[in-house]
Amino acid sequence: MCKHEMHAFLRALPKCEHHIHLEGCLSPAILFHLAKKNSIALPDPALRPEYTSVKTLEQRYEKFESLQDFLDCHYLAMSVLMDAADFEMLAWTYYENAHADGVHHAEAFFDPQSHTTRGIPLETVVQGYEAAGRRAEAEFGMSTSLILCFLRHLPVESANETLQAAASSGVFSKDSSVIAVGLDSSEVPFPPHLFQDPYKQAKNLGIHRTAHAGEEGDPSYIRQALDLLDCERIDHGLRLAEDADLMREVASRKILLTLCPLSNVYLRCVDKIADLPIRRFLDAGVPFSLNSDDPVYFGGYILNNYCAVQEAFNLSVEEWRSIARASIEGSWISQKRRSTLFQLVDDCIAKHT
Ligand code: HPA
Ligand SMILES: [Zn+2]
Repeated sequence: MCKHEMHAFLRALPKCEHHIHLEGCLSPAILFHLAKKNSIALPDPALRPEYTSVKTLEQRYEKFESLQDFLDCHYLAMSVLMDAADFEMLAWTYYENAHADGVHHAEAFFDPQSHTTRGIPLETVVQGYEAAGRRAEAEFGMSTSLILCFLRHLPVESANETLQAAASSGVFSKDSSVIAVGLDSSEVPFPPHLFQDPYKQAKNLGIHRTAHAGEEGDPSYIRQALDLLDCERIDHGLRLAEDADLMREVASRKILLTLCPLSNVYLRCVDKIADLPIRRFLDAGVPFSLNSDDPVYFGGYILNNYCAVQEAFNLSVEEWRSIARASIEGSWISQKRRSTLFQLVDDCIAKHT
């Protein structure tokens, strides 16, 4: 296939996305719009010229020094989200883009503490995000769910309170979209072992578990997430490649890594996509999915990540089939939905070969 045909194939390939922060879809245009609507004061452009206009803020987002440099922009941006309609509009932006990129199943992260600490009720956040998910299911035939993330730079007591509040307000009930907990924000120096308490409680509630580990943190962060938090997946996990024993274990236990190639370049975890251990993970049988992380900040939605990986690694159609299958296998969905998605992948490949 030529580059153009490969691009069309990658767009058509049915995708599952497991590593997307809904707040990471908050573009400068949405930021200025909601700041005005909700009368939220943005930083004074005289002191922070990047907040002069949509254009200057877009330029600021072109380059980050580190994960923390990005997070500082990210947390400031979220402060404009106030009511359920704001959260719904933000999530709808994600689902529209994801659908256009060939996503059939999405498990999206959200950061409740970034909102509850500003006085926004957890129910408002979940209500808005769930409404957009229901619309994506109805209009696009997507399956969607939500992953409630704890902010690791806040004390574990705050994570415990968030979990309790979610449990007592029915956020984890059978008919809710929230099916899992995750752990995000500044990775070093906040290792997973600090969060054993809420993860134990989540497991007791029958909630799935994942955590960001091995993005900037060394492989011991991945080891802790697996052994101490009982995580079923690892978000990022690219530094797994530094520990051969752990890599063998992850492969044999079929722990899915939710890789975010463009994010790793934007946040300077690697210089370029070709430096990611994708070939090594494929050869070692480490299952992974490819994801967008924070699309507004890291060079676009999921298809850009698929295409960037193809440019760097020139994968075969059979390798793409195995990536698509691994991402279905690692999704938290019913067997029936899994079979449907496997079939869609096979149909797509038959059509394009
Ligand atoms: O890539 C990330 N890492 C940690 N926290 C985050 N919150 C949004 N994106 C990220
Ligand atoms: Zn992330």
